[in-house]
Amino acid sequence: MQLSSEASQRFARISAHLHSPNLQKMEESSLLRRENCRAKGGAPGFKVAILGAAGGIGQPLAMLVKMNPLVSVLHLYDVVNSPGVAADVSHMDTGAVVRGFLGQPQLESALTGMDLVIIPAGVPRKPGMTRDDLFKINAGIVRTLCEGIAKCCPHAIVNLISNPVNSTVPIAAEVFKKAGTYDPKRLLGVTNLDVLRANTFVAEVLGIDPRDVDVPVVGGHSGVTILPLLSQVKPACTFTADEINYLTDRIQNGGTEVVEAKAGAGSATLSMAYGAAKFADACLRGLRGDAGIVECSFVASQVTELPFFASKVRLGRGGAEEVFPLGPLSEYERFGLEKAKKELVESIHKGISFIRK
Ligand SMILES: NC(=O)C1=CN([C@@H]2O[C@H](COP(=O)(O)OP(=O)(O)OC[C@H]3O[C@@H](n4cnc5c(N)ncnc54)[C@H](O)[C@@H]3O)[C@@H](O)[C@H]2O)C=CC1
Ligand SMILES: O=C([O-])CC(=O)C(=O)O
Repeated sequence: MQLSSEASQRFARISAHLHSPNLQKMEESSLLRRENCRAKGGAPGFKVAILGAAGGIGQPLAMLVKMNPLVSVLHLYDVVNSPGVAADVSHMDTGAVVRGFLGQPQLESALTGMDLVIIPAGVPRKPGMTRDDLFKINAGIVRTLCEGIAKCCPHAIVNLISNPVNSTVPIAAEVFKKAGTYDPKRLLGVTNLDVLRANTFVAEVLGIDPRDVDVPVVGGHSGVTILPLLSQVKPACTFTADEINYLTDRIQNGGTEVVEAKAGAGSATLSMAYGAAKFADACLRGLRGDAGIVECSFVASQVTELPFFASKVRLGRGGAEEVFPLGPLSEYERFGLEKAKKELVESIHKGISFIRK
């Protein structure tokens, strides 16, 4: 092949550069390290931490949050295996910069500067257990993690997944009150898996696409405290008494259905990761200032006489900026509400006194 004289001069210059002793030395010693790369993770976006990131929920949730274009930094914290999960997720070619943090000594670094903290840390149920049976272990885990949040990112929005949610949210609130950082709007119990299940099961009964269905689910996140409002389903529809009994029972026991099917290998992880990722995205869009974002969540509430209750909330820059009332209930739902409140009051009290005692 013939080169023009200009091209051959350029080729000679490049060739000389490539064979220069300096470049050869650099190649041999591989001086460039990741920490010296030019990327500093300073892209616009939100900083999100997942605590319990190596678990059954934490891992798929880490993957889904890494795919969210609103996220610029993703911190993955756990007491085991988080460096591996972080290395794995960090190779996805999406915008968020991923860092792993392992064990209590790294909790503060994991939390500092975060806008949103998602907590799926703690033990899951096995067949025969109630969510309340998890209280003994998970209450202490949630307390420690929330103490870290109060210290390192007191203004972060907190999405609390760890069970029993009906008690862990009151625990978190008490920890934040003690630290003087409590903002009720910023503490949200994640109950939207109940909504996803309700949408799915109702769609199955009606023979329509679940994406077209919206079922408000209020109360709490355990057994009879999970109260689907089938009289308020969108699109507007009616159910037979049989269908109402079937749907209410299936939605209230959706978690147990998964626990039994997994036969000792844990509880819902993939559907929960999907739900938590959707909920986190809604919180981030709220933080960004998007209008009209409404989700069900277990929050500080004046909708009933109880201090915490799950209902529809409007998400905004401050978190749950508006808590919506329940709206008109059927007689069946009014009866269900009384049952839900009876159990909820005990669970809330248990959480509060765990910190106050
Ligand atoms: N709110 C909801 O709708 C749902 C809640 N859950 C709850 O989520 C929790 C987690 O479930 P899975 O991920 O399936 O459990 P898992 O056992 O697979 O994972 C939990 C992770 O938490 C970590 N962990 C334990 N102590 C920790 C600490 N002090 N700090 C940080 N991480 C810690 C563990 O090392 C583990 O990686 C359970 O309590 C479960 O009941 C599960 C499904 C739905
Ligand atoms: O049932 C469980 O233990 C986990 C959970 O909260 C759910 O799947 O709704």
